[in-house]
Amino acid sequence: MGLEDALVEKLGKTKLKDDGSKPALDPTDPTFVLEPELRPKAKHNEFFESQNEQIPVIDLAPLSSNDEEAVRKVIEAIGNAAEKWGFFQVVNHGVPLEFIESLEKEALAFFTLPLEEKKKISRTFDQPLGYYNAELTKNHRDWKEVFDFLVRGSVEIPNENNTTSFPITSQWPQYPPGLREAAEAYARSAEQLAFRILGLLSQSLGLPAEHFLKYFENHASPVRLNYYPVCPIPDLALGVSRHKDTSAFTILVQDEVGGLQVRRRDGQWIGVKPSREAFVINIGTVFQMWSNDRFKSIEHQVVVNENRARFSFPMFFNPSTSTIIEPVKELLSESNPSRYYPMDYGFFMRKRNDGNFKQYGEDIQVEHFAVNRASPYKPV
Ligand SMILES: O=C(O)CCC(=O)C(=O)O
Ligand SMILES: [Fe+2]
Repeated sequence: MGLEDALVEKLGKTKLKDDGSKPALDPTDPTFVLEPELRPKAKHNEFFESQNEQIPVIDLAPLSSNDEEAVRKVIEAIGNAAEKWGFFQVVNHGVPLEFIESLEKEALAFFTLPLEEKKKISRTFDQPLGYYNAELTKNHRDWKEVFDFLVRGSVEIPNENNTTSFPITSQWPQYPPGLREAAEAYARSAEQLAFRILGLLSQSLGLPAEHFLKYFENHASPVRLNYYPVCPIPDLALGVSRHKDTSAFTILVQDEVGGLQVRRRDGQWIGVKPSREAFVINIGTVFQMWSNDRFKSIEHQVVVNENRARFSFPMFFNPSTSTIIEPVKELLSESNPSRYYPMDYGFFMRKRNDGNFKQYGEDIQVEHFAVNRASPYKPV
């Protein structure tokens, strides 16, 4: 059965909105329909019950104590989770629940505006911040709407050919008027958590907590408001297709609906149980390279459903765009030689972002910088 036939069979005579307004996501658009091997295998609310089939939950409370042994254990648990899973959850993280709830309220008011209103702050090829409803993850269209803004308001990014750079800045909607304040309060608090996690990840590699700080003085981190509306074809489409994040690491809060799934080493997709108390942390491309593959950036995807819309708010904690990423010298040895060519982070980010707009074929990946690749991407 072809992709379009699958869609017709599933939707049957489902009536689309008949009030004349255009939906932000149209379920009859065949670009949402994934090839059978890429479709979700488990529903958004299916989880494994046993503890060792869940990504680890790590309590950060001991970090506020003077108990050195307890702090050492937290660092060790984070290192083990980053190595084994590339994903973990943290509780007692210090980001107030009121900030998250207030942002959810404002985000709902924004995403339920008419499409024409949201499109007033559409992102473009050269200004990649703002509203978007047609993202391609690895060339597949996602069943989601997003609003992106920068934690630090503005950053420099290279032009398409990497010959010069220019600033990109956040764009804020006129409605709802409270979105900006709620979003900035959330971002400031989540940024503090991100800096704590950065120190802990460094320490778990045996480096000083401050080792990576210099790369984050002008960090290029966006917060993304992901809105996944109810979807009439949840077994044919995904909210986000399988991908790895290009950040150093990502910190994310989700509501109680569920849908994030992580691909375990044996290939099994594991649902991340939503928790109001937890942030999900996952390793991105940058820490995979810095750690010379000790930490792994793991594939994940988002499953949508027919009954409830879902929110998630990731902060992609990105180093500054002027950073050259390569394995940390102190971690290398004769038996652990560098596995990567240096990578110009600003250019890498730019290329990945461009891939959301144009079908370039294969997206640029960390593997393109691997030393042992048959035909490596041209190193910087
Ligand atoms: O919605 C989620 O839980 C994950 C979203 C995600 O992976 C992303 O935006 O990169
Ligand atoms: Fe992601």
